Amino acid sequence: MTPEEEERSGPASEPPAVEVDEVTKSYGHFTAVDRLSFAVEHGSTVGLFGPNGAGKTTLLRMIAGLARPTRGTITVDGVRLTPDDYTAYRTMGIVTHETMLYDELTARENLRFHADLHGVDDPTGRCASVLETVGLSHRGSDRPRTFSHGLRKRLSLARALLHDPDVLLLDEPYTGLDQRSVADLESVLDGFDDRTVLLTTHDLERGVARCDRAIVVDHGRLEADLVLDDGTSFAATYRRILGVDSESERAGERAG
Ligand SMILES: Nc1ncnc2c1ncn2[C@@H]1O[C@H](COP(=O)(O)OP(=O)(O)OP(=O)(O)O)[C@@H](O)[C@H]1O
Repeated sequence: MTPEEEERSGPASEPPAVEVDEVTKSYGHFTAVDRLSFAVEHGSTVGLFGPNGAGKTTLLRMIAGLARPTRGTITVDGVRLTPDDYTAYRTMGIVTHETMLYDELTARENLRFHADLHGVDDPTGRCASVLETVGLSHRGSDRPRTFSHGLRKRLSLARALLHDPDVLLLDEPYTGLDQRSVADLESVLDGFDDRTVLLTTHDLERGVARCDRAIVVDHGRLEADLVLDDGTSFAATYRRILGVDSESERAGERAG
């Protein structure tokens, strides 16, 4: 664009926090994610909803750089993800089924390892701070193999928060958490309200309460992209889109 054209078009608009453009992921002949496109604005909380096997985890893993799209592009704050350029990955944190924890290191050592990997300032102080955030200060010297599923998840969240990411990717954040852990997670997310959150969940009620927007995926394809302002209507819409005729969507299963 020439300077004159730039002047006419006004100030450049801010790129979305995350932009997924025609992204496909194939495993052999099977297509797990099929030409998905959407953009996530900065500061929004977007829920990815869909039945088991819809492609939600695959999509989050691609956004986090843990898997590569077969086709299409993913851009984070205007920076295209490529395997050789890690700039964009530094601005993201992910909590997924794989906790990315080393069982032979203590909780604190795990965090320290990741802090060093990310070049976090004041790593000792930052590790203590995120342990406190997730309520694990008293378990810092224990090894994660001695932790319950929920405690491992808390530590995984601490790891994801270490480098103060702009974008938090959460795969089934509520699964396996007791009520207190859910409340703690909610308060961490409440404190995160100027950041961007992209989460998957089968818990429609919690998802709707937390998210501004719902992206519904089935068979790897985008089925709906909805603003969430009324939980009841979303549940009904979700059932209609997926042809689910019972409460089974709470378990994320297709009826029949
Ligand atoms: N490494 C892989 N090799 C082959 N197929 C895979 C692989 N990873 C995922 N898939 C398939 O891709 C599809 C999408 O899986 P994915 O885990 O993304 O679904 P999901 O929407 O997260 O499901 P859930 O709600 O059960 O977590 C599934 O059919 C799954 O079996």
